Amino acid sequence: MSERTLVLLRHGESVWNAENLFTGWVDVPLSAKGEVEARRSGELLRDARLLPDVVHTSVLRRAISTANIALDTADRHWIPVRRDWRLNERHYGALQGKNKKQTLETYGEEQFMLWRRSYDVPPPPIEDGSEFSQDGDPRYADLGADLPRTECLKDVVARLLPYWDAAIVPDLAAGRTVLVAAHGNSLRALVKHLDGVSDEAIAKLNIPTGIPLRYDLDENFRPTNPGGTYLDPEAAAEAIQAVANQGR
Ligand SMILES: O=C(O)[C@@H](CO)OP(=O)(O)O
Repeated sequence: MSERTLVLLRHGESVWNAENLFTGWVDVPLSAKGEVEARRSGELLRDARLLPDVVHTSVLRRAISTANIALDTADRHWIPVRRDWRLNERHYGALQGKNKKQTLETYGEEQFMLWRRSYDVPPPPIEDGSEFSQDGDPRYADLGADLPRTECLKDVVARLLPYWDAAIVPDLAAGRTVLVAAHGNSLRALVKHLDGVSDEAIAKLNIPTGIPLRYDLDENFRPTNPGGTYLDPEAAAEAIQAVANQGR
């Protein structure tokens, strides 16, 4: 094992993933299948003897529950936990709560993919006070006027990197095996940074739910295994395709 081992884990399927709804910062729970995926990810960690010393999660329950279930399965339920909104899913703006298939049909393939996967085009902002808005949510009280109303992936990179530098890198530098339990798009932002993926190429990169992705990092916190290594590569390949095809 390298001295700097990072494990990325996208939460298991959520109830809104199952219903094909844009989720973003809406705090939905795991589906029954998502719980099974989380358990399986813990088995993969345990079987690979890849045992986290510390876990970082977003402040959304699908990532928190996934980490809890996975760590419990791997007998690492006792490790220190750090949580931060900067690991949250991308804020999906006014698309939060909307059906992906209907959105594709209404706006067409090009606009749908711009909103979903372009680097710098955010969806329209969500209205304060609307059903799926986070204004007034106490967990974001400290953000004040900086609370996002929508985000593109570029915005996610900008808010995630300060946390990477200030909180995750120090854990890695101390020789800890670090688990980051987060989301499809916040992990895409992190992978973009780690692997130096271009703004264009990141549009094609999808992260599957519930399969640990291991990175071994050099002294500059750059991967010695570019692209990382999925603990179950076959399941990952299949699940990546399923994410890419959402909306169809
Ligand atoms: O709805 C969302 O928040 C994300 C992740 O589930 O969806 P997408 O993969 O379409 O960016």
